[in-house]
Amino acid sequence: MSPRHPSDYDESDVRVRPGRRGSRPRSKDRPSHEDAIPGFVTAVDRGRYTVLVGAGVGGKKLPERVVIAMKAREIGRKGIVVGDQVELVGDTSGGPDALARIVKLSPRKSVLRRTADDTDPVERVIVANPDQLVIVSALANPEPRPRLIDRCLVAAYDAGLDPLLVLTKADLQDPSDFLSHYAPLDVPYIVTSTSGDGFDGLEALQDKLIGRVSVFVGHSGVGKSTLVNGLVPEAHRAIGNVNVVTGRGRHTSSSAVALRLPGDQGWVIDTPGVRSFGLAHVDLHRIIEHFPDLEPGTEKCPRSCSHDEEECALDEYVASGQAGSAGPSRLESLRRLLRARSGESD
Ligand SMILES: Nc1nc2c(ncn2[C@@H]2O[C@H](COP(=O)(O)OP(=O)(O)OP(=O)(O)O)[C@@H](O)[C@H]2O)c(=O)[nH]1
Ligand SMILES: [Zn+2]
Repeated sequence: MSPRHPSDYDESDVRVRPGRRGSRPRSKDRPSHEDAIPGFVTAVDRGRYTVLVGAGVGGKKLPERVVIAMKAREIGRKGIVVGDQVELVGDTSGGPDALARIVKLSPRKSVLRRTADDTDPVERVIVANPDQLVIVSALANPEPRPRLIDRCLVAAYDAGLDPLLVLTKADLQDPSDFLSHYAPLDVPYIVTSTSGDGFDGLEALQDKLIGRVSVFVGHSGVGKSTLVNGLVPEAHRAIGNVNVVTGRGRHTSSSAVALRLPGDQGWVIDTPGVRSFGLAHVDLHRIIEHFPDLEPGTEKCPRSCSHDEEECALDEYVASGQAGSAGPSRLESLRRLLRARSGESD
């Protein structure tokens, strides 16, 4: 796992500022830190955070409700994203016009990041505290994009998340060819298909999500919304704007949203369809570690091999078949990624 960025682990230990002149009584709208209640951020929309408060969140026993909140000044410029555990003060009643304030952001145990492209210095945390990255790809219509999948795998390994491949539309295309490509990687996978009213593979997918926070990523059109609606029927992902699971928080397709699985079995975090998955934040020298099928082949590389040079031992390793039938395309994928990260065009 790559080293964490210090900013992720800043304990935003927000204290109420003492009154400037001695013992000014605390005003009502500035409660002490002890009054803060824990919550889980399920959606973010233009500076308004939808936060689930109550049962099962943070261990305190409170009636469960959805609270809309804004960031308190103390939080500063620190970003708060879906999946964050926070503490709230102010009007946490969850009433129609209630607005609470987030005064504390808890340290994150994991983060999924993405950059706009591979050289972009601005990295974006898309989701906090996920356990699993669910990479959704259609087997056909649209065609699978192995390089995008490889990038998502790198992002998952780099963030310390368990990857899960979900291959949709198996009614259109047999999955065996595609699966042989990923066989040497031992990535767990689920194959799904819809037909009439039926949804094959959905139960197997549900089993993989139990008790976990799973982020779904995929190219537009792969059937991600169809999956999410199958898993969380109240989500109505493709149909309406108002989300009955997260309450009234309006979610647009431009940001992630956390949806609770029926029976409180876990969380699905749906993200907008991606075209690319920028990896500027991944240490260039560690990218090879995220290709576990190829890494053993680097033993014979010259010292400090870039793995994109003539002397690189990977060509021979792959040619000898030791990386399996997908070896050549995986090596191409690795090298394209290395070049893109070095600023050369992909
Ligand atoms: N044949 C077939 N079509 C499917 C399957 N799953 C979804 N589709 C269709 O694929 C199309 C895209 O599905 P969506 O669920 O909207 O895909 P998405 O990934 O959410 O796409 P965006 O909303 O653009 O991000 C729809 O017409 C679905 O009906 C499947 O298993 N088999
Ligand atoms: Zn090499």
